[in-house]
Formats: sequence, C-alpha cells, structure tokens
Amino acid sequence: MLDVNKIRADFPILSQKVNGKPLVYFDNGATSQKPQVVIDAISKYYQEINANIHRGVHTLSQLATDAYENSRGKLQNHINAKFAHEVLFTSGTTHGINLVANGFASILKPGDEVLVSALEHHSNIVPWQMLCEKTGATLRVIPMNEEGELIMSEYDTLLSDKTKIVTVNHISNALGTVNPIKYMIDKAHEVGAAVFIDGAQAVPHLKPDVQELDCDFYAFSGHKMCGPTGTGILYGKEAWLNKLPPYQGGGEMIKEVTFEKTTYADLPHKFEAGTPNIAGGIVLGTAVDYMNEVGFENIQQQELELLEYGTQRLLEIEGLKIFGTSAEKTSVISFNIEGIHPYDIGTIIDKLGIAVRTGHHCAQPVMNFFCIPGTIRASFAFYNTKEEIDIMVEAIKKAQLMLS
Ligand SMILES: Cc1ncc(COP(=O)(O)O)c(CN[C@@H](CS)C(=O)O)c1O
Repeated sequence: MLDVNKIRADFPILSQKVNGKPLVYFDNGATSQKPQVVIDAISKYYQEINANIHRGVHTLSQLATDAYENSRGKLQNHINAKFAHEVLFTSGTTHGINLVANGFASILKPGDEVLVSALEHHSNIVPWQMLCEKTGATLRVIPMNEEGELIMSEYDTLLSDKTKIVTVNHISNALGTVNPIKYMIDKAHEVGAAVFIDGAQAVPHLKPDVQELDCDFYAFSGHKMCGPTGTGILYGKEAWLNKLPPYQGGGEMIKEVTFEKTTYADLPHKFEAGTPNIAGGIVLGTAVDYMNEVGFENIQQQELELLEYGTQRLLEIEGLKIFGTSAEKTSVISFNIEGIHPYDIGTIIDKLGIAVRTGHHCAQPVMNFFCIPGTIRASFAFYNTKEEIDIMVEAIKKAQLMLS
C-alpha cells in the first residue's frame, strides 16, 4: 500500500499553486511529473561528469560514457531485453516509431499490408501511412467497438500472408483501454508478420517484459514515466535491428567513412547518430530506479482505486458520458457532459487549479468513431489522491452550472 503523502513530498511541483489554487494535476497521460531525485540527477550530471560520450579518452568522457551505458543496462533489465544492444535510446515514442517505419521502406512492396488499430495515437498512424505511400503497401485498420475495445474476430480476419507489420498501442491514450497484445503478437507471428508495440501509455503503469511478450519492437517515452522529456527507448529484436538500415547518418553510427563507401557501426550505435541526450539518457535510468522503488504493484493498486473512485464520482454528474468502458482499463477517464463542449469545461476548471486535457488527444480517428469533437481526459498517476478527484468533481459541477 502506498503512503501517498510521502510519495507526493517527492514531487515539488505538486505543492505548487495554479491560478491561486492548489494544483490538481490530472494530465499524466500527456506527461508525468518528476520526483526530486530525477530533477537533482540532471543537475548532478552537468555539475560533475558532463562530457561527450563514446569518443573522448579523458576521464570525464569515460565517466559520462559509463553512466550512459549503465543506464542502458538498467533499461534492458527493466523491460527484460535479451541484449543491451537491443535497447536503443531515442527522443521518445514518436522517434522510435519513425525509426522502424523508415527502416521498413527498404523491405515493403506493393501488395504488402500494414495493420494499425482504430485506437492509435497519430504517432502510430502517420509514420505508417508515410511508409505505405513510399512503398505502395496498404494500410488496414483493426476496428473497435462501442466500449473502445479492439474486435479480435475482425483482427483474425484481417491477418493474412500479406500482413507484414502489425502496430498497436499497449494502452490507448484517449480511452485507457488495455489491448490484448500478447494474443495479437502470437496471431501476427502465425502469418509471419512483425509486431510493433507502442508502449507510451503502458510504461507509467507496468513493466513490459519484451521476451515474454515476444514483440519485435516496443517503444516508449521517458517523460511519461517520471523521466525527462526528449528521452525514450526503442526495443528491437536483434535480428530485426540488424536487418533494418540506419534511420539517420552521422557521427557515432559508423565503422569507417570514405567518399566511396561508409560501413556502419554495430548495434546499438548504428541507430544512435550524433551526440545524444546524454543527461536525459542517464536520468531516464534514475527515473526507472525511482518507479521500481515505488513498486509497480503499489502503483497499479493506487491507480485502480483512483480509476474506480473517479468513475463512481464522475457518474454522479448529470449528463456525463464516459468514453472507453472496457473492463481492461488503466487510470484514464475520458468523458463529455451533454450540451457542453469539452474545451469549455477544461478552461473553467483550470481556473480552479485543475489540469486535465481536452480535445482529440492526437487520436482523431477515435473521436470520429464516437462522432465527437473531443473529450475531457482525466489521467491519474500514483501520486494523485481521492481528495483531488473530489475537488475536480465539485469544480466540474460548478462549471456545469455556469455553462447551463
Ligand atoms: C499512445 C501514444 N503513442 C505515442 C505518443 C507520442 O509520445 P511522444 O513522447 O510525444 O513521442 C503518445 C503521447 N500522448 C500524449 C501527447 S499527445 C497524450 O497526451 O496522450 C501516446 O499517448
């Protein structure tokens, strides 16, 4: 059981006031807040060991390199990757998806099919559309139902020997649906397709085991799991990463450069061109340590209580409809209030210190499915409380009165 007050003391921003009111931060799906240990680690890096990595012979460069590669090892253990060189540092989920989609440009041909789902974030739609435009492959969509769940019978039907990639989020950012990715991965492999999992919304809530899942790729962002922005991880099976061409050319990713020909570095550096976000990569390891110290079982228990309590309290509000009602959900509640635009609620409760997200959440196809312009999304983290939910519900009731 979490001591939430003790946890909250780790996050300086949570004691901030916004518009003169205590901050109630319910936009964790967009980015999480950062514990003091993460904030301090960034300063410590620049105060003590800042140097460029993998190149210098001097001590500082070696210290920075060791810290960076030690962090890679932490991430490898965190997601249970077989090899450290299967764990690539990126700037975030979007970067990871584009790295792989661009790699497949040299593999796909007309007639091949890429399967995405109706629940996807734009970052896991657009790169694959660009890939299909480049290669003549066809994008096909796994449909969802009114509960916001992917329809597995339709998925099974869509799979064929033409399917070369299946790409789906582990957890929907717009609705909170937890997708049955192990089933989807196994079925995709039966037809020889590679599977890319967008784990952006999963890693704040669970520890993915990429070997148990047997996914071919798994991408996520550090900033959603108490880490710095501009950091992320792309996991790829060694065989696939050796097969894909590099996404960017430059320093670090080469063995030898001549004007006649360049040979590329081995994994992971083949995909890590240029000077990386060194501080960010090191501190992502600090964030992973922090989340593991809190404990993902404790996190899941706290967030389940917040989801259940938040759902119960919000449904007290007349005219409120929740979108995303799967039994398999994480702590995200997307909702609208009859006759009121989500934006209006969001802006009014912001004046009361409450931060939610309103709009399409970079998931316009999801909103189109429900024929709505967007929703109000409250996304809870382990450092939120039931008392904060009470404050939000009372604020929404006030806003509803003002707007009716
Ligand atoms: C499922 C999913 N997939 C990819 C991304 C992109 O993550 P980046 O760190 O921006 O690269 C996100 C980020 N979703 C944020 C910002 S739009 C949200 O408010 O929901 C996501 O939720």
